[in-house]
Amino acid sequence: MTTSLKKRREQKNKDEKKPSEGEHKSEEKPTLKYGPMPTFQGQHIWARGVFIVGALVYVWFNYNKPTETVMAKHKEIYDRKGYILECDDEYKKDVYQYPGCIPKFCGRFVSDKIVTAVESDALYNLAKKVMAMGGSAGGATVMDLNSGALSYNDKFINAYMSDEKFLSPSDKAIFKLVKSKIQNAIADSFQLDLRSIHITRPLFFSRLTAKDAKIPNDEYWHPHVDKDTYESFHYTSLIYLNDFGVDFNGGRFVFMDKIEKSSKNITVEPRKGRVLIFTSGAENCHHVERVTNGERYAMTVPFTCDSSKAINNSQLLG
Ligand SMILES: O=C(O)CCC(=O)C(=O)O
Ligand SMILES: [Fe+2]
Repeated sequence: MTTSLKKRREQKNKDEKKPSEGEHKSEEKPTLKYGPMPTFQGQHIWARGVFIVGALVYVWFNYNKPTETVMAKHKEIYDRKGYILECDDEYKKDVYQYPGCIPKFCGRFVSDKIVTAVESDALYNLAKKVMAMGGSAGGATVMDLNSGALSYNDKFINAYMSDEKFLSPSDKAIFKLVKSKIQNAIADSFQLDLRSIHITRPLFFSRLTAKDAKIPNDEYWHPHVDKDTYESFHYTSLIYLNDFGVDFNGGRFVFMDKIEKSSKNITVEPRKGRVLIFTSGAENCHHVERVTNGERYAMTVPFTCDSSKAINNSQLLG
């Protein structure tokens, strides 16, 4: 191609790209893809109405939503953190039958300093070994260390009937030590006579998962009061054996407080070795959030004021 021919072509291309004055102006104006938007009479009033209805719907759905406060974060380590509360009347009436076992006040406490890492690991390993002998088809596997009842598909078997002697002398020694430390912490927290509280049943390991429930026992997430669910409980303690946000998600423990008309959730994030202690009356209504993934292991270690409900001679403690 000769140079003059090339130049002429380049000039022609430039001329084609250059818009005329009129064309340039029309390109600056945004053109609507579907033509001009239709308007109608009272459009502004309608828009305002839609906005107000939206705002009302939002307020309606959020009005009764409980506010949330985290009492114990997974990442933090607490020597002892707690709140005192007014005891529920029914609870007070019941506990008044037992001198020495009447709390100075009701309340809830969390501590990461009662159970050591070695002790919580030993209990965690024991829980995993026991659960491997059974397992619910639904989301909650429990093993009652007093009776030996262990979830198995959609029923219970007696784990103590199996050949395996799964409670070693060292497991028993560790549990006795842990139990006595918790008993001291409860007596100290609520200013009780140490000898007036007795370990009671059900004393159990739990493993919670995201599986759907197959039997009512699998529905671990319902709000409840321990004193109503387990008649013998006066003081509840829980030992968490693994970690929220690491071994599982969801599964936080939630106290559900009612203050006049509003609801407040106070949450505890499980942490390996963390102990949660509370009076078992209606002042401590609670639930466990559904686990969304992983397996959550814990141990429920309850105490009663009623010596006839004590289980001091169980397999684990005898
Ligand atoms: O596992 C927990 O954190 C609580 C379980 C519980 O509420 C119960 O056993 O009554
Ligand atoms: Fe409970």
